[in-house]
Amino acid sequence: MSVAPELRKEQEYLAAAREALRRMREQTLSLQVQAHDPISAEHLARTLHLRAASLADDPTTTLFFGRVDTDQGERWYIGRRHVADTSGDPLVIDWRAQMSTAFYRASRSEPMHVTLRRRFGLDRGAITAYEDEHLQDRAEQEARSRILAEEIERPRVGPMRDIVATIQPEQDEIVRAGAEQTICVQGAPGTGKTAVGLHRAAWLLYAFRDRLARSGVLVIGPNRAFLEHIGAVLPALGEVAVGHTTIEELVASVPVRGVDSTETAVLKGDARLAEVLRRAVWSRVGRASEALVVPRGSRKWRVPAYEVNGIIDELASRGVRYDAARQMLPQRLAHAVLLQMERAGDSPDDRVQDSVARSSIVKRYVQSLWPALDPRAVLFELLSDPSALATHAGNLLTEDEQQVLLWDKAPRSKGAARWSVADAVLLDELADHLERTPSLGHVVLDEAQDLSPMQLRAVGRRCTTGAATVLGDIAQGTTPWATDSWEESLEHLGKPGSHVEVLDRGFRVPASVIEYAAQLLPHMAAGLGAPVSVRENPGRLTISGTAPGEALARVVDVVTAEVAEPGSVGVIAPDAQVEAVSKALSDKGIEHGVLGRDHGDVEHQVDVVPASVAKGLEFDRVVVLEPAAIAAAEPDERTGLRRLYVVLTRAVSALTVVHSEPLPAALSA
Ligand SMILES: Nc1ncnc2c1ncn2[C@@H]1O[C@H](COP(=O)(O)OP(=O)(O)OP(=O)(O)O)[C@@H](O)[C@H]1O
Repeated sequence: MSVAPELRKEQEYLAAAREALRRMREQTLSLQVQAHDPISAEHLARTLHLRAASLADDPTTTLFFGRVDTDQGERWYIGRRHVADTSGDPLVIDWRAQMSTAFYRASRSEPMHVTLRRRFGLDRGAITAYEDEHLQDRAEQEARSRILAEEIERPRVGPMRDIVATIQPEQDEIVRAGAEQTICVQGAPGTGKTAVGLHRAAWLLYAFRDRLARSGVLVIGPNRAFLEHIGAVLPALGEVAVGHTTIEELVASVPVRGVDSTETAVLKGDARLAEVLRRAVWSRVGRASEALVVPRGSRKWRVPAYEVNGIIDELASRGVRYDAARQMLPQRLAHAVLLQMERAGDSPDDRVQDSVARSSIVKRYVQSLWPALDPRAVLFELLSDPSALATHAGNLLTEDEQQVLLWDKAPRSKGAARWSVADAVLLDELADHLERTPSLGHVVLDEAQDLSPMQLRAVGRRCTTGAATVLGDIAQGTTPWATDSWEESLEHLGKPGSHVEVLDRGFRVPASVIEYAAQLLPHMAAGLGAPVSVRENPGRLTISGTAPGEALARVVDVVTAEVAEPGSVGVIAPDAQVEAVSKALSDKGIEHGVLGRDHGDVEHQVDVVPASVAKGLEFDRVVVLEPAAIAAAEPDERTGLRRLYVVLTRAVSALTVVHSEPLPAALSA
């Protein structure tokens, strides 16, 4: 088959870039390790090995996916990594480099000197097509990108992919926002929030490598199934050192064995608890009523109580943590003793101060005034002792609220307590009073609408010296404490007044499906708009009613037909019916995974997904079983409809709703 000359030229350029990359790798491999000592030699060898590994060519992707020509006569190829020729001139520019910005952001209204933007159509590492935009040609019509549509519709197998080739201008602005800037992104389902957050992490690590590689970047998501879904994106972008965790794992200092009622959990997540805990910790600092008396030789040295209290007040008001101040107290008291000795004409040195500070008399005195604390002991007392709780919560929580917090039946000891998820967050807050939680360089917080104020504080203290990227959708909030205001959430996170950006172009969900799901919005998140699908393909929506008792058989029929096509299939069912669905599929010999139960080490084309686990996931084709039961499983109507909205917006190409029960009123219109 003959290839158009222009396409052939690009293919040749790709071949030359591949060759250059091979040379760069060979050069690295041929470097001799020369070092003065074995430790440096080992370090150097490891660095070279890592560098050679990073220069390996991946035959399944191309080295570049785009090109820009500028009105200054430059031409840049944009790719996943930097490639240079033998004289060091760039053949391919890293997508994260400053020069690549124009590729993503240039527009007809603001061409940024770009005359031509070329996107490449790629197939297994080869260039098969290209698409041109002449941004300074007024006569040229703006067209929808076929390459973007094909990229989104390319069948999914396995975990989420990166989007470096097709990041959109509004997304790029967020990806490359300054490192110090905390940004909150409100976006309807499928507007690319997760994708943007992950690419932002990769960009930050590139642009501020030294600082962030040391301090660390962390991605926080709603559950393990979600983390497995997104876990391959950053490694594919060359970033293997970014941690991925859930909020529960983040604060897991104790095993969680208890369950709170909804009312209790909501109250434990309330920001007022922060003040209750602060008081509970700092009230442990006592007042001296007796002088400190330190015998040394034949003399006794006295530090009067008022002076001790002066030292305590000063330490308590310095803004240092409880434990740090506690550790300073013996030295401060010993210093007061030292001053007395000097006043009496002695000339003691530092060693005397040290030995006074370490003496058992001073230790005991300090322990009585500023005792060592265990967060579990503090919380145990608050949750089991009404009078202790009243002392600290008196003017903050009503008596009824205090009753809600107290254990119905207090455990015998802190060791016997069955801590709940919400308790673990409180223990984390307490631990931070004792010892400062180390701050990371950047935190990407996904599905942030579901976090309680106390959970947001837990995340916030992990980025006090860094910034955060906060991603979410208020309409998808399904916890009883979900937020209705990003401004409030950002305050709890410790980043008040941060910028809130709205993404409203939908990449995942095709028009027919989003219109169907959006019928729910006025009933559960009035004021929030549905995304506008960027896709020309309207997708396929099928509502399939069955006689009672036949829904499962219908699901099996639909899945049987769906697996014949390439791409992933998700069967989202009410949690209570997951086992039945799994069994029905197995009975028909349809291989599948069950999310939330299996670990993602085996890839399945079909996954059965409990409705409570579906958040953040996506599948080429989705089958939703019994929407009414999915909604009814939640504690209230609003949460039920929100859960349903999440579930109905997971499909990239087709959604089939199977129901024998009547549909919720909002959907049957
Ligand atoms: N610029 C883009 N180019 C190609 N694909 C994109 C782009 N932006 C987003 N996508 C794709 O759209 C899908 C939805 O993106 P993502 O999961 O990030 O959305 P989200 O806003 O986090 O959705 P949700 O609120 O449902 O969790 C993903 O498959 C993602 O790769």
